[in-house]
Amino acid sequence: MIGFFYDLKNKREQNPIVISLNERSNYLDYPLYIRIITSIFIVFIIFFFTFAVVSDNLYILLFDVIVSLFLIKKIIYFKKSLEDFCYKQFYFEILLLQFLEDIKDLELSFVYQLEEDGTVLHIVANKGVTNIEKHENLEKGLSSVLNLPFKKKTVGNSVINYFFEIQKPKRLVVKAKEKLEFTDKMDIDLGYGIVYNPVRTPHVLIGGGTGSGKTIFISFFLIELMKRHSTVYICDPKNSDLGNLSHYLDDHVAVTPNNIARVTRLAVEEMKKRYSIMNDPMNFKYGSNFVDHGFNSLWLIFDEMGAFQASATDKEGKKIVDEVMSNIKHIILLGRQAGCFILVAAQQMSASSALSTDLRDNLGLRIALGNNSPDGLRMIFNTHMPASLPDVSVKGSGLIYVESTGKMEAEYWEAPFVDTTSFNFIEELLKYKTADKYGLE
Ligand SMILES: Nc1ncnc2c1ncn2[C@@H]1O[C@H](COP(=O)(O)OP(=O)(O)OP(=O)(O)O)[C@@H](O)[C@H]1O
Repeated sequence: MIGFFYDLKNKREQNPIVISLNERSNYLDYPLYIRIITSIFIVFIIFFFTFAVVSDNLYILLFDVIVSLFLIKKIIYFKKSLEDFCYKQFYFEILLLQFLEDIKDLELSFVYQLEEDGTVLHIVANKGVTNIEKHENLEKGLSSVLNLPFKKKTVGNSVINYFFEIQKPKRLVVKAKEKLEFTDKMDIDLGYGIVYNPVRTPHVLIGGGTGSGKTIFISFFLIELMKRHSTVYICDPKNSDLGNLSHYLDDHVAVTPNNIARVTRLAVEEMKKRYSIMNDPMNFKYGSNFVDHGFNSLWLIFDEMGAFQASATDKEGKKIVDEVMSNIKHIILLGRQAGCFILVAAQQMSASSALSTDLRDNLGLRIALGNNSPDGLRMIFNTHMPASLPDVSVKGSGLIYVESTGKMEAEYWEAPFVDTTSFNFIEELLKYKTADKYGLE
């Protein structure tokens, strides 16, 4: 029994912890051992008490009662500490073994590894044995037994990796604030532990069907840009929600093909102007970017790019589309250092889109909101497509991938929650626009 507790202590020091059904007793028998230890104590107290009664001496009896009460308190504490040690320290191991025990005909020698880093529990099932299919689709069962949200699964040559979230990341909640929140920081908090910085990973791609939350997210993003004194141009060929911003952002909003061509041209001209200033020998600083030269960021937000491309029916229309797509290509490939960025949103990314896979891969932040077909997701994430797709029934949820963060796959994310009944987007926009115009901070 002592060996059992000693083994457990040693196991705790292992990371990852390796378990198999072969050693089920190492984990699952702890309640039995705790019962045996407490029973020994209780027998001892009874014996002690009986001795006091038989001795017929009031002082011994009194002494006995005091010692017994003290011992009972100690036993309760000892039992609780042991339970905590075994159950709390090995909570996931015990639940996993109990779960595996219920799977019929599982080989006893099949080895599982558990590793946790405070936010993610990583369970590795080692392949290379018979009946491997029994271990391949355990995400739902494990998620319900461990009571942890399933994050992702990867299947390698010899292992199956299951990842569960230990701490559910927090969704950002957007609230109107009394005080303006102008900032010089380029980092934009997107909630769920994701921070986006356009200087590190320029440009944004958002895909998602109707009602998936694109407009709400773009509106949130626009306010974040206003907080950073950005110059924003908006192209909305469908003249929907964003197009209506022309009442507030004047000629920075374009809905007709000619106007869309005009604003993309303005963005490219500004980018070229910045480069000529930055590369002027008088101003040249090696390795510098737009921030070092005192420029703000410039964003071109292009909603429904697919609709715009499809709108070109005649020769003149096609010429305009070609010019716009060429401007966009310029911004994607050259914009970063000059601080000229683009956000492209589309209901569907089609393979025939002028935004080729190569160009799409240059968009550093990629988001797919709501339900998307596997083909649609592949268009957005390409090689970063996750092996299994999470449930995205929460409004404004989907998948996100930020380039250069070391992560291999897109992951589940909930866009900042905007309570449209209390957060007036237009009011916020005007607050920042007016303050920016009059230099109020
Ligand atoms: N981040 C969010 N926070 C709160 N509610 C959201 C969020 N995202 C989506 N919703 C809810 O979903 C509805 C549809 O969102 P939204 O209008 O942004 O979708 P969309 O993708 O722009 O659709 P469409 O292409 O038809 O305009 C919103 O009115 C809102 O009720």
